[in-house]
Amino acid sequence: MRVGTRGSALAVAQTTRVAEAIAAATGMHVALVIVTTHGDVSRAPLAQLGGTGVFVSALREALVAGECDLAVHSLKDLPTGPCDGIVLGAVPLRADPRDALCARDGGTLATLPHGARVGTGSPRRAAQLLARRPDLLVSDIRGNVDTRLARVHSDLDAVVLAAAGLDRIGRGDAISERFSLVDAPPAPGQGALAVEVREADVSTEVMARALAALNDPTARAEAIAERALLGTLEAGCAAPIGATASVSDGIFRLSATVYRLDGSEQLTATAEVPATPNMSDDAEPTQLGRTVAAELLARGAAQLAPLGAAR
Ligand SMILES: NCc1[nH]cc(CCC(=O)O)c1CC(=O)O
Repeated sequence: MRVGTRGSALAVAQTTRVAEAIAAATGMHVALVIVTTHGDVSRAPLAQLGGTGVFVSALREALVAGECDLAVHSLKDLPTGPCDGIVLGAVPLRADPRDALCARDGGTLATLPHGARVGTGSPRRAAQLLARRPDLLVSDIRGNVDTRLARVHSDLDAVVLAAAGLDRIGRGDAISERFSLVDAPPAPGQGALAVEVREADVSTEVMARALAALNDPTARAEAIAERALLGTLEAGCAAPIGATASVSDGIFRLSATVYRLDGSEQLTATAEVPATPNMSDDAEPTQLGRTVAAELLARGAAQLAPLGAAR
């Protein structure tokens, strides 16, 4: 079995773990196929790179062309629309979905000096930072995780990154504060992986065994709900929207917040349903995502933030 991945340290680390799980479940030899994507090569600001999918298209093309049999993506980088011939085969157990502040000398958001410089390429993170600390100077940064961390020791006081990415590459030590899911709801799907396969292969015996071993029904339901929200709002991964779905005590809950880009205003909506065995079917989480999105739109989310749904 050939497993396609981007070539970044983070992508290779996470795909290696998926490949090991497939090998253990199927007894097959598993090889990594490294695919370079437009998002890896371009130096343009992330938010202007054409939004969703810059990290994804080349990998999907390799899957459709038969150059690999599975493709592993960071789920939050996947566009919300369907892709011809490809299905979401599995969502593995989710890593820490929270955002992480990596500040000089162990600083937290509360202890950063007045007017501190904080780097992020994400409009959501910028809005969330400014909502809590309007004095901060937020600057746009790009590059892989190591490049961004290095900025903390040159021209910035801190950067904000996904805790999951830092943990996966063994740089959890750089984190000085993990933001709470309430203060800083993360990007839909953050911390989760998407394992995509060709539709034609999904029920072959060996693929079914691999996907069953990889898939975590709770992670899948959460990710589907958060993505359905994003899709209904017609917002990409660069939109100022945070969302957090959770399954606990028999309740499946989705909460989402839309921000004005400068952080001066925000809108939160929440919905919940009883967690049922049906949750392993994508229909119920999809409905939950649409419900929360509809409430946000009804309350004026499209006037607050640049959403496709506004146009
Ligand atoms: N858009 C970049 C991206 N896509 C996935 C991750 C890593 C975390 C994850 O798996 O969600 C990151 C880096 C970051 O946001 O810091």
